[in-house]
Amino acid sequence: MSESNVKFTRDEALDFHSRGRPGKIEIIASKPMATQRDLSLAYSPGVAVPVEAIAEDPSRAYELTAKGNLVAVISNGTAILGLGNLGALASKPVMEGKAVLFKRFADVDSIDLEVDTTDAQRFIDAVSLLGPSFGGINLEDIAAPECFVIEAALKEKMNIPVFHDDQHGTAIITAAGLINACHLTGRTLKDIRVVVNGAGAAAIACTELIKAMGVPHNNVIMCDRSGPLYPGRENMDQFKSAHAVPTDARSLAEALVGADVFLGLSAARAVSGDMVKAMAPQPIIFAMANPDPEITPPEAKAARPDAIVATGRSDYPNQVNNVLGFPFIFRGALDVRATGINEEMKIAAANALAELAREAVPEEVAAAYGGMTHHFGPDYIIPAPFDPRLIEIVPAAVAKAAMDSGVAQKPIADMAKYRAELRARLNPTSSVLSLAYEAAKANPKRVLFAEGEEENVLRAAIAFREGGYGTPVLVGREEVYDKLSELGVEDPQSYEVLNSRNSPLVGRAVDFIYAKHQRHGLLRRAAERMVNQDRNTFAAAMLALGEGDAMITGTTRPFSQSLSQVRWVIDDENGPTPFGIHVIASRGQTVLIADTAVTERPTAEQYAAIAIRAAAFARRMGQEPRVAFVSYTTFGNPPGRHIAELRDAVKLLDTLQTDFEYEGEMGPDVALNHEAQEKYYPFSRLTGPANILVMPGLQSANISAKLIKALGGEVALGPYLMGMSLPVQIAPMTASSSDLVTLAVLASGGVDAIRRAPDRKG
Ligand SMILES: NC(=O)C1=CN([C@@H]2O[C@H](COP(=O)(O)OP(=O)(O)OC[C@H]3O[C@@H](n4cnc5c(N)ncnc54)[C@H](OP(=O)(O)O)[C@@H]3O)[C@@H](O)[C@H]2O)C=CC1
Ligand SMILES: CC(=O)C(=O)O
Ligand SMILES: [Mg+2]
Repeated sequence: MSESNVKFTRDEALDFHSRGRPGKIEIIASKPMATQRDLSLAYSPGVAVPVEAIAEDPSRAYELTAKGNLVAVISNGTAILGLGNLGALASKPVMEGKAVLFKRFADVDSIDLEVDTTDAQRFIDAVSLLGPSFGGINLEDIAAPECFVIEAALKEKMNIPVFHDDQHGTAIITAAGLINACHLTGRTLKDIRVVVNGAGAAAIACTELIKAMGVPHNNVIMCDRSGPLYPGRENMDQFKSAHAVPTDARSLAEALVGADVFLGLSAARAVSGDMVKAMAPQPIIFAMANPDPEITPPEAKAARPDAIVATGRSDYPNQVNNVLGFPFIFRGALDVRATGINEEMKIAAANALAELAREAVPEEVAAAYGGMTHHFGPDYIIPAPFDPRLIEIVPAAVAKAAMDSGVAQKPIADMAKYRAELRARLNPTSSVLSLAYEAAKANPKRVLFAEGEEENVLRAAIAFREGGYGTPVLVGREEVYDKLSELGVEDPQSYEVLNSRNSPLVGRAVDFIYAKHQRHGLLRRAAERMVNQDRNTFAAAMLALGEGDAMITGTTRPFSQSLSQVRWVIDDENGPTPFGIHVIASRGQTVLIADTAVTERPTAEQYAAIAIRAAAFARRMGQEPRVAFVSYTTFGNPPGRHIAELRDAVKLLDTLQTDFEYEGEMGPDVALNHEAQEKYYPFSRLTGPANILVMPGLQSANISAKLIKALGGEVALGPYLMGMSLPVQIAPMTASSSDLVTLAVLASGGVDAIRRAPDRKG
């Protein structure tokens, strides 16, 4: 197990919070506030109209205000992490943090509210009046036993979900981790002996949930600061007494002798190495106190190398932290307008998380955690919060459970559509691409991964196969199998691997290349060498010979080099020169940019051909194409060089039978702004903002795409290569495994697109 691998000083933590705008949160208007008209709509007098509409029908607040996507994170600061009662104001950094995590992980808008009282009734009175403002209430870091009374009263009084996350969020994640730790160590919940340290909000809720899931009451010893809870002990309130069990143990150390599981929800350093030494073989140790666990993983592992260890922190393996739950649980609850978050929804979330951890892991997750290898095992029993699949899987499970248990006021009619919307929520490109993904699933193809020895290529191949998008064929040597097992694949031999040194197909590949180039000076021996030694040549020959339907390469050499190797084997399509498209997605808008990959200065014919093909590509992704030929000039003003080809391309398209809108030349400010088009250039034929920008040359296209990605942090996928006679995609060397999966999906969709490609028109 690795040491904690995120290190920072106290100064760095203070600097992080104080730098620039103090704190971690700001509010951004979701409507334009630019003009007098905007203001009169947003505020008086326009705002009176929604006011009256809501007064007449309160449910309209969900469509006319932010309520339905807004959650308050509310605390009085009586149990801030494991730091104790430090007051409402001091809890604000945690509550701000939680609010931004809601946004980051599940696109739930959230605001922190710190309520300055330790009196439960005053707290209840303050919060219970806030119902109109929010779609849900997340109570946080409120100490037991007041938290139980507060939550029960607010649930009773309010008709929106009220959820004390330290109780139920923690319980859900703990249950998910425990299910998997038991799975790995061959235990069942009904047989395990558990010691819980802490008898507060988190500890009691975790214990109740695992008991509801099958752990027998008498198998759980709960301890507080005074040690184990047993019938007749002093200093127990009703919430603690409910978990008192007969036991001779009078200390945590005694309770731990022979125990299978330790759940720590207490305070830093409450457990020693000697204590865990006495636990059963392969002990399960969840030391979840924050910010410092009851025992650190290195200490626990030193005492018990056979242990499965989890903490609440992101810098050790196995982060059992409620951040894995609350964003996604509220997402699901808000989306069905649930009246509450009930046991069924909690158990659905726990099972969804547990199941997800057992599936193969995408590369973003490894990247977000410093390249640590993740696959189901003792160091990976729970998904990591950066796992991009969480946003789809957990809310959908919660929403379904809400519907099945009758608390959904707005049930979801089409679950598949909802899941696609969830996927798109954090990544607008994925909504555009979801059609391509669905199409690939419906018609899976064999995709040759030319660089089958590369780790991120293998991750992509695994995800491609497990996603049901098709069959990966890996070009590489025998060691590919070992690498697959290192990545957690249980049956590596089930993957198809083509070795360019000893595959029975090598002879056919050599024949093919030799036949193609013998009259251009190529000797047979040279063809053999190329096939044996160059994976792109071999893979491209395999594609040409029908051994795969599509091919993907690019991560080990510059784009232009891969492209020329591939074009040496595979012909250009009988049409335009190949070209590249970047897909840029930003705040709900998706724009294609071309040619970002091949021709430095296209001719008018090439520009027109690029427009035609790019429009077809946009259609395939469900977009109605609107092409703008862009420049620094707009309709001849100012006059400039190098715009004649763009203007000629427009004229050329005018002479052809096209089925899409195009216009130009124009600046990108006009191209992307329909109001400006109407106002200043009423003759423009575009009926909306352009969604395809054909750029004046490779320089501007390529630079724009890369600049947008680098500066804006927008999603920029590409280049997607068009114009080859067979579906080949060349990824940029910087591609992540998710980018590769998307390109593979697009490439396999390209199989059919190429078969029915439009005739050359430009
Ligand atoms: N990983 C995660 O996601 C989460 C972790 N937590 C962590 O759980 C801990 C408790 O939080 P919460 O339940 O909200 O707080 P509470 O104040 O409600 O409960 C704290 C409990 O811990 C007990 N306790 C404190 N110190 C010790 C000790 N040295 N030995 C035994 N018991 C001790 C207290 O005992 P007594 O009753 O005798 O005072 C009390 O029962 C915190 O460290 C928090 O960070 C909480 C939520 C989520
Ligand atoms: C994670 C969390 O909520 C806590 O430690 O209190
Ligand atoms: Mg908390």
